[in-house]
Amino acid sequence: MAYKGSRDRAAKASPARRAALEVGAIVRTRSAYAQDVIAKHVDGSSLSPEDRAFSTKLALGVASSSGTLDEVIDRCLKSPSDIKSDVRDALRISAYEIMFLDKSPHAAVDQGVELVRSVAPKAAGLANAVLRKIVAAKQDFPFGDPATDVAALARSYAFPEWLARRLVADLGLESAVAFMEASNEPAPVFIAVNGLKSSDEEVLAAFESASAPLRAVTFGAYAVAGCYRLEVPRALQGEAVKRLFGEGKILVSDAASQMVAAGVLPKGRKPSTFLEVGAGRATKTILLQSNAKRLYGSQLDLYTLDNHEFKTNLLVERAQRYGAAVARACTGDATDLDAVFPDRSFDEVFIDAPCSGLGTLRRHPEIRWRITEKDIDALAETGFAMLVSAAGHVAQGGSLAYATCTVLRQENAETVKRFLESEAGAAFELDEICGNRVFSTRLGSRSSDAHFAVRMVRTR
Ligand SMILES: C[S@@+](CC[C@H](N)C(=O)[O-])C[C@H]1O[C@@H](n2cnc3c(N)ncnc32)[C@H](O)[C@@H]1O
Repeated sequence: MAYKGSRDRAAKASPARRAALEVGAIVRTRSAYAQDVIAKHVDGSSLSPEDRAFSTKLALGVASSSGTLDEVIDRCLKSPSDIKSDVRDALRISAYEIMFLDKSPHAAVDQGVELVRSVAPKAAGLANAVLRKIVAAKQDFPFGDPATDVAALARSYAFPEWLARRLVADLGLESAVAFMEASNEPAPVFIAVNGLKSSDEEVLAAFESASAPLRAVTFGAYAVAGCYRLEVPRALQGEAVKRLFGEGKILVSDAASQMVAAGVLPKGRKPSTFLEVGAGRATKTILLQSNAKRLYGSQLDLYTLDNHEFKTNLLVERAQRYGAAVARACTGDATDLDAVFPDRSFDEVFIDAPCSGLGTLRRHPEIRWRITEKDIDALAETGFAMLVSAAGHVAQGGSLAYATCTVLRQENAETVKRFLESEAGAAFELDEICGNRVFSTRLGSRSSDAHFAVRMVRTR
């Protein structure tokens, strides 16, 4: 038989696959991000560098394609609902290898059988039969013509059909395909030099000495101050580079995030007070202050707000470590700013809005299978409510900035348009950001993530 999956052929599943199985199970049971679980369970493991790389590839691949893999697996099962979750986790790994990696199907089937055996010994026979059917089904994948059938197009890039339809409607077919393709590529690593604690010269020299030169990042004519692409990601493990992290001199942050943090700062005038809404764990807080120091020579009088207390606590700790001053770190609901800051306005309010995060799929591949159309409606509604609530807290002549890391129109341009057409938004006009009326980046090979941002000035 072609794919025996017997104990004599493969005594045990390989360490890389077992690690990927563990990651998949944790991601599923705890609704965790695969990247975070990999950082904890794979990066710090005793696996060889090759096994770590393969395990990471499998774990991220399965996270990004789980829905499509389940559809394929279910097509090959008599009663899909009878399959236990841990058996499905193991089948997904082999199905991913068979459907999306150019690997030998023999090895994938044998290893898949052993993986299933490791969690449910009695299911090994079933695994063998299912995986062999999957090898046969690959011939017909994506079960339709992607040129004429959106469901097949979605399957071929491992996207949910509703999302592929939405992307095609919002971006146009060509850009939607480019977006889906780029979303399945590895994410580049970008470094931000913390201008509060270091200089570009010091950081460049440290990476140079680690034989990992940094490349300055530009968006069109715009150079992003202190933003560099790391061409050799393993340099992050070097001692000199670890020291820079330990001393708060650099942080990892996507280039578009860095561009937004620079772009929301008004040129030529330092805001007297600045409120950052949706401040999370302080990444933009640090970038904002680092950019303020570069641009104005001193930090902002910065207030932050998030609705999660644990994030506010982390923000305070992290901002301190990176030397970023925070006048007051608040926890509260940004859709009701009157309750958090009664009778108080700011020279600038920046909303880093909660969004679907679809522009970051290379880093958080599982998002596409977790997010629903209802979530998109709710997120757009929250973004709009935050804008309306913030409008009353922007001083005359001050500005209101709004940013997301998604590409969907409903969360981006439509929310901003709805705000500008509302009673609260009538006092605002779009102003320039990063040389344009709207800042938006698209995914491409080695590009930044896809972000969106606008800045509006209060004219009356
Ligand atoms: C895009 S994330 C922020 C990322 C963060 N600025 C950073 O740079 O790491 C959006 C943040 O908005 C917060 N958030 C969501 N709903 C909120 C609300 N109603 N009021 C205040 N913050 C909210 C979330 O907790 C989340 O931290």
